[in-house]
Amino acid sequence: MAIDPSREPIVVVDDLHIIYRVYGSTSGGKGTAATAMLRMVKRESGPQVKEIHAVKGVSFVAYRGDAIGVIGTNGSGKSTLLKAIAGLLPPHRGGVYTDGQPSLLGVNAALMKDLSGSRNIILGCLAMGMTMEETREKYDEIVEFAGLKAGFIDYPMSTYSSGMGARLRFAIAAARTHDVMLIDEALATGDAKFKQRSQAKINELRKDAGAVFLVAHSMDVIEETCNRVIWLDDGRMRMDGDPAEVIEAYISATTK
Ligand SMILES: Nc1ncnc2c1ncn2[C@@H]1O[C@H](COP(=O)(O)OP(=O)(O)OP(=O)(O)O)[C@@H](O)[C@H]1O
Repeated sequence: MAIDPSREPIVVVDDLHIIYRVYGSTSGGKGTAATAMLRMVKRESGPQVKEIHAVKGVSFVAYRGDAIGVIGTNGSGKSTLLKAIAGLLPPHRGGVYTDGQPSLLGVNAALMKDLSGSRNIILGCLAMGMTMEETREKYDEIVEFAGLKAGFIDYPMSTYSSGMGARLRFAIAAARTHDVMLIDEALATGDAKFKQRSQAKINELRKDAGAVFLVAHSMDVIEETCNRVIWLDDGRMRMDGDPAEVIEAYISATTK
């Protein structure tokens, strides 16, 4: 794989294969004692292992300052690719090399739904490696950016709508710069005003972050936020390049 010597590589994905193993039985049903019994009666062997090859030999290099949109139809492997870059899924073959710590928005923030929003801000910031002092300094900014309705910051997160939860998670994740920032559909749940603010925030973070990856189904969001787009098709890289070009090719291929 060629690496541009004039730019600083942040993420190198080299012939990456990710395979999920799903345990099931030929008789169907969940893996309960009853299905195990049924299997014995039918003299079937152990549960069948089904393999789902979600990412099939993807290779690319992300450079410092890149904001890469990842597009593709449902089930094409976008979320899987992001999880693999975050180090949450082991490669079956190939590898992912990152310069710095990747943060998958929402997962790394390790929020707990029984705790209030304000407690989760503290928890999330500490989980991202910030000190208590840095957390205190950023607290008001996070609350303001999340822009929840009055009082909600003291309520348990279980009382939040999915959009409110996403706003708070985004606000927490955006409180510090990340070496590699991975955002999965975070902008899909916010309202128009929040989308605008979060796009501006991503652009701001992009200046300091190593690289930003964004999975979204809205092509407008991708086109406005990213300088490069990767199109995944059934786990394979179909195109990697200029947003306008890749999006046009993707739309014409999927609307045929
Ligand atoms: N935890 C899992 N266990 C087994 N198979 C999985 C798991 N997660 C995803 N898959 C499978 O891997 C493939 C890729 O899924 P993935 O979620 O990465 O796609 P996606 O492009 O993000 O889809 P979407 O646009 O619907 O979010 C699909 O065939 C899916 O069924």
